[in-house]
Amino acid sequence: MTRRHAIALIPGDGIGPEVIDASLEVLEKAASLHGFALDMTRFDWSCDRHLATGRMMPEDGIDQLRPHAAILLGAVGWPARVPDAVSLHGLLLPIRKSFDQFANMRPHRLLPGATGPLKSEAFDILCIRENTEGEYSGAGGRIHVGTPAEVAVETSIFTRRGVERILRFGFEQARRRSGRLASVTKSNAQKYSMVFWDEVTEEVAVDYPDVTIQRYHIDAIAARMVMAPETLDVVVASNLFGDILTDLGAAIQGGLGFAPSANINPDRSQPSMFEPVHGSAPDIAGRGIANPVATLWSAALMLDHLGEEAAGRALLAALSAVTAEGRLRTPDQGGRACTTDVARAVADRLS
Ligand SMILES: NC(=O)c1ccc[n+]([C@@H]2O[C@H](COP(=O)([O-])OP(=O)(O)OC[C@H]3O[C@@H](n4cnc5c(N)ncnc54)[C@H](O)[C@@H]3O)[C@@H](O)[C@H]2O)c1
Ligand SMILES: O=C(O)[C@H](O)[C@@H](O)C(=O)O
Ligand SMILES: [K+]
Ligand SMILES: [Mn+2]
Repeated sequence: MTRRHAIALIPGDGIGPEVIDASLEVLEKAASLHGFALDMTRFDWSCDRHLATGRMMPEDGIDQLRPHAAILLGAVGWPARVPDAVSLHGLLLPIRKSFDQFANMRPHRLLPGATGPLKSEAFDILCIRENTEGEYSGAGGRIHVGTPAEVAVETSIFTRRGVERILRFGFEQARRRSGRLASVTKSNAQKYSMVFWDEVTEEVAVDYPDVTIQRYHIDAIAARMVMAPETLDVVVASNLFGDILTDLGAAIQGGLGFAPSANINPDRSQPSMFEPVHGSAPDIAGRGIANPVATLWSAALMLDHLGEEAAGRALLAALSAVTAEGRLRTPDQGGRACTTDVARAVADRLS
């Protein structure tokens, strides 16, 4: 009997559908070569849908996604038509939170042939971003709106459960890699939440005597990622700090068109979600020139998560072969190839 995996596709907005569509051919080929089937269900949840129905996704959207083994998402947001705060809180963030995808894993390394702005090629960092609380909790409010007395409050929420589990996840990853874990805070200025984060780090560290903890403030580690990236390996950060650091990591690995991500529900009780780090890129959308590498790499992470590691490895190898060859580059890489050219070349390389 063929192994089958149910995949929910959420192409989303802007270049989201372009990079997702380009990836499908590659995924289908990987599946057929490796003896499994992907049952894809496409959901048109997006800003267009919001304009038509008043919602980014239906009221029972989360329930519709739940039966799937994984979600593959493009990008969400079209700020000219729907405010970003509405699109993000109406689709992406509810998925991450409802499915308790608390570990957002964002590997940053230079694929063969890819060049970033740094002189050194030694760049291999795994950023683990807390994905369900912190600065993204959505707790706050505004009063006296539009008057001189207006007040806006937005509270970051850090729970012991939330902080402890992301740190444990970080320690586990560090154990599998170099044995070094960098914890990102701002505990000089944020004297409640980040001091708490540091204390929980101390507590959890007791269970990982084999892992060396490095502590950095967010500003200092941002500079370090550029100046001395080889001193970093696994990096664990809060939701917002991780968001910012991973666009920096993406830039160093060659640009946003290269950076993949996996929103993981570690106990596997609910679906995990795979998506490029980048957004909908309104400035280049509609022209078929988005770099599909980040999405293809995210798809490879999805195959690994589904237990199809051989296919995941083959996809990453095919992707690396295409970037190494360097013949097909999208305009963000100084080339003239289109999204589908690159994806087709990756599919051709699969074996
Ligand atoms: N996870 C997500 O879905 C996600 C992530 C980031 C931003 N967004 C949303 O996307 C919209 C645009 O946000 P933004 O402009 O701040 O960030 P963005 O990541 O969409 O774009 C930033 C820059 O990177 C370029 N870029 C991004 N991906 C690329 C690719 N694959 N190939 C070539 N170039 C690429 C864009 O052209 C742009 O110049 C907003 O609505 C935002 O809220 C969504
Ligand atoms: O999480 C966010 O802030 C946005 O969706 C996006 O910037 C991301 O990194 O996924
Ligand atoms: K995305
Ligand atoms: Mn981001």
